[in-house]
Amino acid sequence: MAEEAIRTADPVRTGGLIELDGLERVFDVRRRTGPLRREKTRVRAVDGISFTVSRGEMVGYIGPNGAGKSTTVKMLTGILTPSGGRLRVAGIDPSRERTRLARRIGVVFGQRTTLWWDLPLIDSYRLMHRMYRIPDARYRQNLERCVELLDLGALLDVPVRQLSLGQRMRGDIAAALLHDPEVLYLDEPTIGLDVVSKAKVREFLRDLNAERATTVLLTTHDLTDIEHLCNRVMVIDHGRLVYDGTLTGLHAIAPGERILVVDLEHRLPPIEVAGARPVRVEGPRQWLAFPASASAAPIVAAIADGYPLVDLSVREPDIESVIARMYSERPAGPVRPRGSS
Ligand SMILES: Nc1ncnc2c1ncn2[C@@H]1O[C@H](COP(=O)(O)OP(=O)(O)OP(=O)(O)O)[C@@H](O)[C@H]1O
Repeated sequence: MAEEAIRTADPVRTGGLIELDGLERVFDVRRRTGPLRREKTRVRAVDGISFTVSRGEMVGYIGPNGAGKSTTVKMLTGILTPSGGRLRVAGIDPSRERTRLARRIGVVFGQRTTLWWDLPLIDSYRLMHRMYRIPDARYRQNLERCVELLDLGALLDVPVRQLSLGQRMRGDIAAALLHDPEVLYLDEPTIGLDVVSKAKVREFLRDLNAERATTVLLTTHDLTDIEHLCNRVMVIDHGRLVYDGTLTGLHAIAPGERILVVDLEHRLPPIEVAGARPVRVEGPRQWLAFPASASAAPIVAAIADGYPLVDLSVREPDIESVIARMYSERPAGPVRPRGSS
């Protein structure tokens, strides 16, 4: 579905909307090394990152804790100034023209709100209407659309502090979109949400991208968000880009094991067949792992031949284990870079 959304957006793409070239951010940190001693160390939070995001793309930006994701996003929004490299968002240097850029971008931080805590939701929107000087007609149109698609109607008069996390998140997403930003940065937009709310938020973002070609950079630890929304994923680790490509490509780069889930007529000791190893037994159900690159056919045939088989299915390695493996077997430089886009 993400593919469809991106394809719909294709005609309006006009080239690099977000451009990073050798972007760096170094922090000088003082650490206590003894009762009276402090040592100055340098943390290279972002260590020479280059990529281009085209108009209308939805890109996942992922990596382990401390990889440098937030630091990158802070530079993209102009909150932090880079220590080196070049950065442009919609042709603007974010740290130099932060206010001008603010009219072109929207930001949603899952863990923080941009809404006024004690005011009813609608009052926050009215304040944003003024702050961003959004033309009246456009404000009304965008508000109506967000209220309808994000199901906010019954919440507009409720003070933000009384909203549930999922309701507040939907409120925050609407707030970020009232001024029609071309770029939307989403930091953990589904954190802590229940399954229904997650689905609602994802569906809204897909529609937004398809209809308005809003460019989305999504930072998340929930890889299901990426699977649902992003055709392209960038993996960052220790401040460096270690992968830039499709989700499918990630599987190919870090091949794992596939799992055969076998249902037998009754409980038996672990199945022994060539080419697969038993990993779990639970009553009559057994799990066997085999190399992702190998064919399942001979293993299935051997099991059918020697065991009272009732049912069988093959599970692809899940994206989480693939990425966990990437982090632990980190290559020195970027893997299969996409070149300039
Ligand atoms: N203001 C700061 N001063 C000193 N070091 C910092 C500062 N901000 C970030 N860092 C360091 O930079 C590195 C990257 O941090 P960053 O917050 O960008 O990671 P992240 O990928 O967003 O992590 P997480 O997934 O935990 O949010 C970390 O080592 C962090 O400790």
